[in-house]
Amino acid sequence: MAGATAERLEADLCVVGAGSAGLSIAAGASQLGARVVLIEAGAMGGDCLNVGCVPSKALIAAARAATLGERAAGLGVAYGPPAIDFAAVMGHVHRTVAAIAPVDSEERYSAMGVTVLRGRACFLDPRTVAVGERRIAARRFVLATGSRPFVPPLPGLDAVPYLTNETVFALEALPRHLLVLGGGAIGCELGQAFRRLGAEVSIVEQGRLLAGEDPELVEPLRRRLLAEGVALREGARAERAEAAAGGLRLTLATEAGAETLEASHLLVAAGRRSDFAGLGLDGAGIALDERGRLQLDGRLRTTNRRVFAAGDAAGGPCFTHLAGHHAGVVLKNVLFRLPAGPERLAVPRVTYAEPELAQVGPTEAELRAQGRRFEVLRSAFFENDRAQCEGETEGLVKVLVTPRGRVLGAGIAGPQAGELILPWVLAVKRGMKAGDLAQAIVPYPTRSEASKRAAAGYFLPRLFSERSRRLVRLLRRLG
Ligand SMILES: Cc1cc2nc3c(=O)[nH]c(=O)nc-3n(C[C@H](O)[C@H](O)[C@H](O)COP(=O)(O)OP(=O)(O)OC[C@H]3O[C@@H](n4cnc5c(N)ncnc54)[C@H](O)[C@@H]3O)c2cc1C
Ligand SMILES: NC(=O)c1ccc[n+]([C@@H]2O[C@H](COP(=O)([O-])OP(=O)(O)OC[C@H]3O[C@@H](n4cnc5c(N)ncnc54)[C@H](O)[C@@H]3O)[C@@H](O)[C@H]2O)c1
Repeated sequence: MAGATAERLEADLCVVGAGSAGLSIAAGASQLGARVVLIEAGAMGGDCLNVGCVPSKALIAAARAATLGERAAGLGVAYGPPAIDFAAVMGHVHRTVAAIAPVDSEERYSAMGVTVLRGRACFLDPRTVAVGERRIAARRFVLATGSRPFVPPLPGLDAVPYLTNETVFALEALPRHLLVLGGGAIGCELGQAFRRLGAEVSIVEQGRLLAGEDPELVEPLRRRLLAEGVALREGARAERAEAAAGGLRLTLATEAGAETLEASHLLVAAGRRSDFAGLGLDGAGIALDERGRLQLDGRLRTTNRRVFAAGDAAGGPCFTHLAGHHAGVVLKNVLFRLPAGPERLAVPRVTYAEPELAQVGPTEAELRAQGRRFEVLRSAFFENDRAQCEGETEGLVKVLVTPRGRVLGAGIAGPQAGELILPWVLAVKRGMKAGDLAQAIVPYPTRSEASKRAAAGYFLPRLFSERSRRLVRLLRRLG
């Protein structure tokens, strides 16, 4: 209940969380003339800017620079072994975050006309949120509260020091041996980066590396990680942690029995969870499902129809570009009263390890599980002239089409995969056919030719069929 001294604010829209989702919604709504209150308990910019995409990609860029000498050697240009100054690397990481931070800052949003409140928000009733002594009554609310690292309940884990994405970018010295718990996107990206910067790295994964991705596309990355000296322990489930001389020890359950692994540092990258405790959701009529996720309808509305969810808090895949897309959906619903729902088919994802991995639409295994009929088209970078010129020929473009040639999904493994996925995003979204891509004139020599070649693969068996040969024979007879 509002106290007697409470300051009361009225708004059209109250956004809780100033991460990728909340910031985009607040900016869009205020530019459309809405009165917006934006509440942030931590750092403006949320995970992506402070402890996610930005610092990880800055670290990956530094780690890649450490491999340039080796690449150049294959092209006949010799450098000495890299001299890595870890403090300077982290300096680059922090400068990158600082360079982007003004875009997400309180000052910028205040200048836009958004009322930015710093503090932890909590619903008092279905139409009021409290932040300290302030009470915000708004016509609509958005929960853009993001996600946190999931720390598995391993016996002993609370007694050993461990890193997560929230602390790893504050390291001041390179770990001697980094044990990464989890072979998902974070485990692969950061595991490879720390290895390249000189740490010994072990990745422990209970299933297989990047389990949701097509194994054929993951294989080039697995080979590269092994070649770079990352110790991969797939099919190994961490079950217990304890302190050991110089660090910690994990006990792993594997098919062959229990094993132990010691390291100086542990990075927990075992998935993400949204935590809605302390938000007063009960009193606001906002229900969670049995797994603790928000119950949402097809328009991102919670069970309180005035409250929407966006970004990681919506419980789907955790991507900044999806948070940005959610922002558009929420703005359409809230400001234009359009019954918009989020895109389900054409949400791309990229793992920024090397070789990079990009996917849009369902994978081959997902289509099989759905019982769909489809054809697989492939084009290996080994057959691509640009890849040959650059001496980086690993990976492929793999496309899944209906028997009539409509593009269902596409995956790419190889350099620049994330940059190459866009035409396939459009193809999946617009229901385009392989022929639409095969007919495009693509500059030579580019890696994009591999996409065109994969698309053209749909026509090859048809073009060189007995039927076509018969037609050519017939036309020849006609003179
Ligand atoms: C290491 C790492 C690398 C990543 N790399 C990529 C990448 O390359 N590409 C990509 O697309 N995605 C990447 N992601 C995922 C991406 O960071 C998230 O999907 C994105 O940040 C989600 O944005 P959000 O706005 O939903 O949540 P967040 O960015 O988590 O923002 C939520 C905000 O809400 C605030 N908050 C929570 N509760 C309250 C409350 N009660 N009151 C007030 N404020 C509150 C939090 O303090 C936080 O600032 C990465 C994630 C990690 C961890
Ligand atoms: N490039 C990107 O877009 C990018 C980069 C990083 C993170 N992200 C987002 O953040 C999410 C979280 O990343 P993540 O890598 O932490 O999670 P994840 O869910 O992708 O992978 C976690 C892995 O940890 C394993 N695991 C869990 N408990 C274990 C145990 N006890 N023993 C062994 N293995 C165990 C799981 O099997 C799983 O494969 C990603 O899925 C993605 O949505 C995106």
